[in-house]
Amino acid sequence: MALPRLYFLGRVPSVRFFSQLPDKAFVNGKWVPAASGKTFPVQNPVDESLLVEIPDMDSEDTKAAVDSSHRAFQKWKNTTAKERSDILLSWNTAILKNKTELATLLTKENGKPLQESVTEITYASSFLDWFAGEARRCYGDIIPSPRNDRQIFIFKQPVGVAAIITPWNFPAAMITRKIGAAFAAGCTCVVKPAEDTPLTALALAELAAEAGVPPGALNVVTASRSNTPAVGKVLCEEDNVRKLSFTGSTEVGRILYSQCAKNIKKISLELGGNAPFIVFESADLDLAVKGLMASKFRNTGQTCVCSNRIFVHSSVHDAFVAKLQQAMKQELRVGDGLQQENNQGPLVNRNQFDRFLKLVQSAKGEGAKVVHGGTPLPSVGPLFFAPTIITDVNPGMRCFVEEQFGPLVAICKFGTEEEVLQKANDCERGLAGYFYSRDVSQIWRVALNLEVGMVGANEAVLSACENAFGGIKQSGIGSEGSKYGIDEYIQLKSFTFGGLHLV
Ligand SMILES: NC(=O)c1ccc[n+]([C@@H]2O[C@H](COP(=O)([O-])OP(=O)(O)OC[C@H]3O[C@@H](n4cnc5c(N)ncnc54)[C@H](O)[C@@H]3O)[C@@H](O)[C@H]2O)c1
Ligand SMILES: O=C[C@H](O)CS(=O)(=O)O
Repeated sequence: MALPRLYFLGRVPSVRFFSQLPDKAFVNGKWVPAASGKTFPVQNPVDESLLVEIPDMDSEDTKAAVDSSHRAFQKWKNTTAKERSDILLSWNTAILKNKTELATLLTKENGKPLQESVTEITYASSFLDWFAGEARRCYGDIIPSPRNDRQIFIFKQPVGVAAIITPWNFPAAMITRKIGAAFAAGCTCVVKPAEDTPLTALALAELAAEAGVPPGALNVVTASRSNTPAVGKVLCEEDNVRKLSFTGSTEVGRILYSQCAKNIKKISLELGGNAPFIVFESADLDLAVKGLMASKFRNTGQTCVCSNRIFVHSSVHDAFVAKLQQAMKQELRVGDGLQQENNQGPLVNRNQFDRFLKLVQSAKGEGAKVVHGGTPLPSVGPLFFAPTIITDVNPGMRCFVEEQFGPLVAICKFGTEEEVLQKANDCERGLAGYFYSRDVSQIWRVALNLEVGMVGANEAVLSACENAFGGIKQSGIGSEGSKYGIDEYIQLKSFTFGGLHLV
């Protein structure tokens, strides 16, 4: 399929990734190779074909990127909030002007359907717009003094260089959700994007430079899965890095958390989820099916806030399953994301595909019943899997214990509110949770008692730049977006101005 034509109102695309895929890392405002000259492949998950080879950077390259950001921080921290706000708005404008190109690049490396990529680019830019405002309202405090010989003030200051490590499932939004807040606070950034999806990060960096982000304020270090631990160790242990913000699996988050202990780095962790989705007997079943379709099949089930454990009251179970199966048959089209008619793409790589296949196979082996789908789709491509429904699931099965990260609806019946709350909360993760009910008192009881960082009643897509995004338990530390996100990049300084004679 020909890529969508680009109409720029006479503007000739100047950004290099329009004419060729990014094939260098971006450090200190320059496109650079790895010092070793080594590269690693970036693939298109539709057919596992090679897109481009990019620098496979190591500790030496990472130290150079940190030093560059530390130098840039000495000037960037003294810019005014208005200046940083204007640059964030310019970057936002540049992203939206190049939305189609960026979305096409994102689909090529991630596999998500083009319309979802366009939605992600818009969502990603919303964080820059949001934090452009937050920058200008990052107020300190005047503390009522206990004595007449002093005044006490609270300043909010940027922590310094922020290391940002991001996952492959939202290659644009996970970066801007962090950098928007970091820039608003006055921090500079070193980004290590996922090895599966580095191209979007590189394209965003070029647009940032176009928008006026100074050299070194945003560096992108690219590394293969084998070199990444060494890169991560530098980012965790370098003294000049004062903040680490990570989005990814709980397992990697645990490693980074311990590595940051060495020099007590400020840390934010957005980790794995295992969201319960509960359908009570009073639920509007059509609304619940609509919510599950949106929540489960976004990014082909590869999001941290996807509904993972579906609990349906026994009295409405069969009706719900029938409605859901009908909706899946009518609405889901599996295939190459660059084909406009498709809305379900491949799993992102061979490892994720094999892990997911084993998860479905284990569910069958443990006694779950496949009601819909249940098999790979090799005729569509090597990493495609049919949207699947399994029932007769019990909470001890692997598909409930583990985060599925694929197009699987695993359904378990329940009888009472007390029972389902106990089962839903019996989980080490606590990111998002959703439920459908028309009993007002039940809505309040369940919303207040579900052990998650984000809960939706009669709604299953909660993410927005205005909303606080974060998990509890082993789903993370801190919040992103919202009025809370900037605090992750701020340190408070109290200033006592003494020797005064105020009366
Ligand atoms: N909570 C959230 O907001 C959120 C968002 C997206 C993904 N996730 C979670 O991430 C997982 C899937 O994403 P993934 O496969 O990219 O996760 P991942 O943890 O394997 O990788 C995430 C990032 O960490 C890097 N990384 C891996 N090992 C590292 C190490 N030792 N040191 C430094 N960096 C390292 C990867 O290269 C990648 O850039 C799922 O569990 C999903 O729930 C959570
Ligand atoms: O996959 C995790 C993302 O944080 C989901 S969202 O884009 O923020 O909804």
